Amino acid sequence: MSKTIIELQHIYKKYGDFTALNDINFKLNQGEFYTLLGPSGCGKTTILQTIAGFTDATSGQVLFDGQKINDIPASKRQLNTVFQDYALFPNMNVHDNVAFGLVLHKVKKAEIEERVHDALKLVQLDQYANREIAELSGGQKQRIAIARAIVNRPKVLLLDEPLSALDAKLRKDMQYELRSLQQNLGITFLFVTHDQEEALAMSDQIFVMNKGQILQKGDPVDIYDEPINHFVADFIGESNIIPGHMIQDYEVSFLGHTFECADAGMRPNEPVEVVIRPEDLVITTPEKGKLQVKVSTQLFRGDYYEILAYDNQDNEWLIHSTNATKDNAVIGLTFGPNDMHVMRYNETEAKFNSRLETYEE
Ligand SMILES: Nc1ncnc2c1ncn2[C@@H]1O[C@H](COP(=O)(O)OP(=O)(O)OP(=O)(O)O)[C@@H](O)[C@H]1O
Repeated sequence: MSKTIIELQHIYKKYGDFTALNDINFKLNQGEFYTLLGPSGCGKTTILQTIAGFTDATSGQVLFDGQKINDIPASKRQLNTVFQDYALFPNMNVHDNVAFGLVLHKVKKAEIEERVHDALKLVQLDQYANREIAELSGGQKQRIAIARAIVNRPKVLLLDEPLSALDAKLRKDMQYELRSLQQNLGITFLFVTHDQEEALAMSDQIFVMNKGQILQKGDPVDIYDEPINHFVADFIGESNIIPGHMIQDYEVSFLGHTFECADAGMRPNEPVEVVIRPEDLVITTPEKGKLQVKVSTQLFRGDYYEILAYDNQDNEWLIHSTNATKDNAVIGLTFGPNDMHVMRYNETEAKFNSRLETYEE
């Protein structure tokens, strides 16, 4: 098991009556890529700022390498932050921006030159040392901000929506670059985004947040396939979420039919919600379908059609299909036991008990 480098224990942050962070607990291991994912205002930046030392928690402990660091100033913490707006110094060239922290720490000139060169090489901008910041593209500025952070050789890099200012294509390229940079450097990344695709693509572990709490922690496949509640299922990718009830282990009922499923451990008759991802539904004839739905509209998405349909109880169904269908057509849908994920209904509002994190190994 890798070593824990950062640990948050019972972190609360209050602004007057408003609770921005509500009992945050987690551990970050050395060398892994973690993402805080959640909607705007859920507290992601506040967590980064608490770890970085730019804001004080109202209560709770921040540990770095096993030592409490709540009272250690930001500049003395062995971590660096990459901000959304890059925060580069516009009046200094690329070299001086990257060298800034080293000069401040009075590192010897020869070492500064070597480390700046290495950092720029890592972000593939070693030819740009003498460029002015104004002469760089958005993606290049982003890389310089990363070079400036990694030149200090931090054990942990905090990244606050670092790709949000980039266009879609560049953003994708940078996702690959950041991921491989993290793997090459072997340092811990804590990355903030509200973009679920970005989180799924890049992370070893994701913390899904809402309203100042961590609702679920897991690797991207777990989070996608086994969302703990309605919020997570809805937030992570597109899903059909249908109310129903459990008959017994491995048997669930919804829309008046009983289906074999892969879930167990709930009470007979317990109200549940069933999640089926749009790409797991297969269109067939109405007679062969396990369910019948009526097509409302469809959109061509390039490599698939996104079809919107309704069942006879007016539940909305989203279906991804490589074949087009016709508006107003009645179609059949099939799906297997493993294409359904059954969630307890009363967990809809429940949160992942992040307190358990503290004791988890
Ligand atoms: N100085 C402050 N005073 C009062 N409320 C604040 C302050 N800073 C943050 N908040 C509130 O705390 C909550 C969490 O803010 P935070 O910036 O951490 O959210 P976020 O998840 O990073 O959002 P975004 O994705 O929009 O950046 C928000 O509701 C915000 O309005």
